[in-house]
Amino acid sequence: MAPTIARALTIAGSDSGGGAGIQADLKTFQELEVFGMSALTAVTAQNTLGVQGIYELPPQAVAEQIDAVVEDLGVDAAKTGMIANIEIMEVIAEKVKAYAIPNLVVDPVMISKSGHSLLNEDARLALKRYLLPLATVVTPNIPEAEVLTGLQLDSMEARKEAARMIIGMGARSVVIKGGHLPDGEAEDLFYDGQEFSILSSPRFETPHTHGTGCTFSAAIAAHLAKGEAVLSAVRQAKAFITAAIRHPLHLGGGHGPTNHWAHRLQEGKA
Ligand SMILES: Nc1ncnc2c1ncn2[C@@H]1O[C@H](COP(=O)(O)OP(=O)(O)OP(=O)(O)O)[C@@H](O)[C@H]1O
Ligand SMILES: Cc1ncc(CO)c(N)n1
Repeated sequence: MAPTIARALTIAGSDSGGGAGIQADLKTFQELEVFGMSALTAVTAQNTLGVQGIYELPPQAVAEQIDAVVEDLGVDAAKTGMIANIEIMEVIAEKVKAYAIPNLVVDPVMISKSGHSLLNEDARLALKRYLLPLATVVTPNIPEAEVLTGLQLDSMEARKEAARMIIGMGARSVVIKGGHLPDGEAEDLFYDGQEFSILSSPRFETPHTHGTGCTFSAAIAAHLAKGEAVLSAVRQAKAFITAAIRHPLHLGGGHGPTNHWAHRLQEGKA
């Protein structure tokens, strides 16, 4: 009998620089031995220095890509990344519901590391209406969680309140990522409506953090595709992204990409 292989779909934008977006997601799926598929929402001309161009795809093109993969290959888990406008967001929500995609990781991407907006103002608000209620887990960084909740997240108590509010918006669980904290450990806060868990790692002083959020959410999707429980998937994704940041590749003149195969290096010996 043929071996069963877990299948994951990324619905996101292309990063020509290979560090974030669809490219980061597919590299992560491959490293975690999950079969990766993609539905592109936009093409960006981008490198470690910035975003030079954004070309949004027609919503119908996004719909057809999702139809094509779900109807033939099957999807055990999906993740969303850059979704530039409301029309594309509506199509994605419709398809996730119609196909009852079993696990959905929503990475509410808003701004690139280089400071460029990747979705318009209306789409930021629409995330709450269309995608959060469908999310198995939503993974905002601190500025994104501030936009979603309207709170200023300068303390753990405030982050816990934001997590409660995000569960109130319909997501089944949330990770508020700590990459943007001013100092201390890189501390992520997980909440599933019942219990809080803090996932901590050392904070590395490095400019090479382009695509950390994409890689992290793709790793969660990969582990969910394999049938793991949400908190276990998030813990393993945290270990994966920590190794990826710990062993930089030193590519490009700006915020370089993380190292997707770093988990294969022995920690501390590379
Ligand atoms: N300097 C760092 N050292 C260690 N871990 C980090 C560092 N920066 C981010 N992380 C971790 O990486 C993961 C992604 O968090 P981050 O807040 O950077 O996401 P993001 O801002 O959405 O990323 P991006 O927009 O570049 O894709 C989290 O688990 C976070 O704790
Ligand atoms: C295409 C794309 N998606 C997401 C991000 C966020 O890092 C990015 N920089 N580019």
